[in-house]
Amino acid sequence: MQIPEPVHENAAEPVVLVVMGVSGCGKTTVAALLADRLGWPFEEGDALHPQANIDKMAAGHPLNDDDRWPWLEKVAQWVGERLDRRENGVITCSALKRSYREVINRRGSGVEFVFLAGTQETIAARLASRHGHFMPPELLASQFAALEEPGPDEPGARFDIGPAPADIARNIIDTLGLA
Ligand SMILES: Nc1ncnc2c1ncn2[C@@H]1O[C@H](COP(=O)(O)OP(=O)(O)O)[C@@H](O)[C@H]1O
Ligand SMILES: O=C(O)[C@H](O)[C@@H](O)[C@H](O)[C@H](O)COP(=O)(O)O
Repeated sequence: MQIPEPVHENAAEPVVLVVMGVSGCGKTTVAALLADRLGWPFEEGDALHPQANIDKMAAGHPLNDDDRWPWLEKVAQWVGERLDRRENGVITCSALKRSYREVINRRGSGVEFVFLAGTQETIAARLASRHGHFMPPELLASQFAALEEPGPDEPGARFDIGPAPADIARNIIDTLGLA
């Protein structure tokens, strides 16, 4: 991915971080820390799903593109509203495919994708001990099948999910020049 120049330090231009990756990679955990540290508004992308999507995933069925488009539009709308108001923000969204990220970053500036990368084995182990979430761990393989890792031409950077969440958040802030 294209690591941005440290334009965000004292920058006048707002930025919205889209914390992305497969189910269980740590989006909610890391994004909440980022929002807290930066003092930026936070949105949980899962909360923007139509109920039918939640019900489908909870029943053990992966979403298809048609299920995802209305949800991605809502994510894009949240991002667009922040940028229109010249506010920063942090939102979680799996954003698994390039075409989905193109919808979210429709205007072509102001968005940085924070890709949380880990192996299926590591994430499966974390999901096995996560409780009270609608997403069944059995859907993880379908998430990896759908995942198109961000390319070098896409804005943002990739972060390994091995370290503790606080260390990942600090690394993101340092790498993207958000301090
Ligand atoms: N860096 C990390 N190290 C260890 N466990 C983590 C880390 N990040 C998240 N977790 C744990 O992994 C599980 C999945 O994290 P979560 O934030 O819910 O992922 P996502 O929002 O991507 O589905 C949770 O139980 C969370 O506490
Ligand atoms: O596009 C999808 O298939 C889903 O949106 C999925 O990628 C998303 O991750 C779920 O909302 C599960 O929620 P967690 O990512 O929080 O497990």
